[in-house]
Amino acid sequence: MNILDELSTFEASYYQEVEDLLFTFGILCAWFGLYQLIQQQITKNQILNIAANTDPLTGLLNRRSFNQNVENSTDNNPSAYLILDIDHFKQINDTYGHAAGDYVLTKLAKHISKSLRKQDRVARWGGEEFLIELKHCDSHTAQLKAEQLRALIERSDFHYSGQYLSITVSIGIATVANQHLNRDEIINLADKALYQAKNGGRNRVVLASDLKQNE
Ligand SMILES: Nc1nc2c(ncn2[C@@H]2O[C@H](COP(=O)(O)OP(=O)(O)OP(=O)(O)O)[C@@H](O)[C@H]2O)c(=O)[nH]1
Repeated sequence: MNILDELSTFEASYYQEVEDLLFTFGILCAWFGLYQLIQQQITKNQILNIAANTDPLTGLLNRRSFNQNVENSTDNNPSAYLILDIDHFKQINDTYGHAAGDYVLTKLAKHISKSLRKQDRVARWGGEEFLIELKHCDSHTAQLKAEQLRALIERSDFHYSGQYLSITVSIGIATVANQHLNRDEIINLADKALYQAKNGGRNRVVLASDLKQNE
């Protein structure tokens, strides 16, 4: 074999190696692209899932996801349910504007979340209403916790655009223990207790077992 033949053999094997390398590189790029696409899809699904389950203003669970969470729960230990409602919230909106009302809702949500244990849950139940589930909690402890939360909110600073906003809440409580009722009926009882807290002058806690007859 002369030098020219040797060169041409070397060139051919060189090009073959380059071609093989490019082919392998192409396959790697394709796999990486596919991986990226799957990751993006997973992230997109996660974002959609969070958006569907979360109240956009406060970041708390929304009513639908709270119900799902409870329905999925296999825990049969007694829980206490608290419905917390801001007093005269319409006045806050009317006096300081809707953005001030939104600020109060957001700050209140943070106060509630911070005061709960890891196993407890809170959801934005309605406009200015929050539902709290205290796990493994008897009525006496639930009453103490609700009273602490009420007092904390009463003494908290709510400042908006240089204005001091006086915020209080009313809380109705019902507990699962000793009640042969389903969860919706328990929450309904908590709602009745809240109604009485409002009627009793607001800024107070009422336990469902303390409800007056026929109320
Ligand atoms: N800023 C703001 N206001 C809201 C939101 N959702 C509901 N609201 C307002 O909450 C107010 C609720 O008013 P009411 O049901 O009359 O209750 P309240 O004024 O708090 O009176 P009591 O509950 O009886 O003490 C209404 O003015 C609603 O417009 C929200 O996301 N942001």
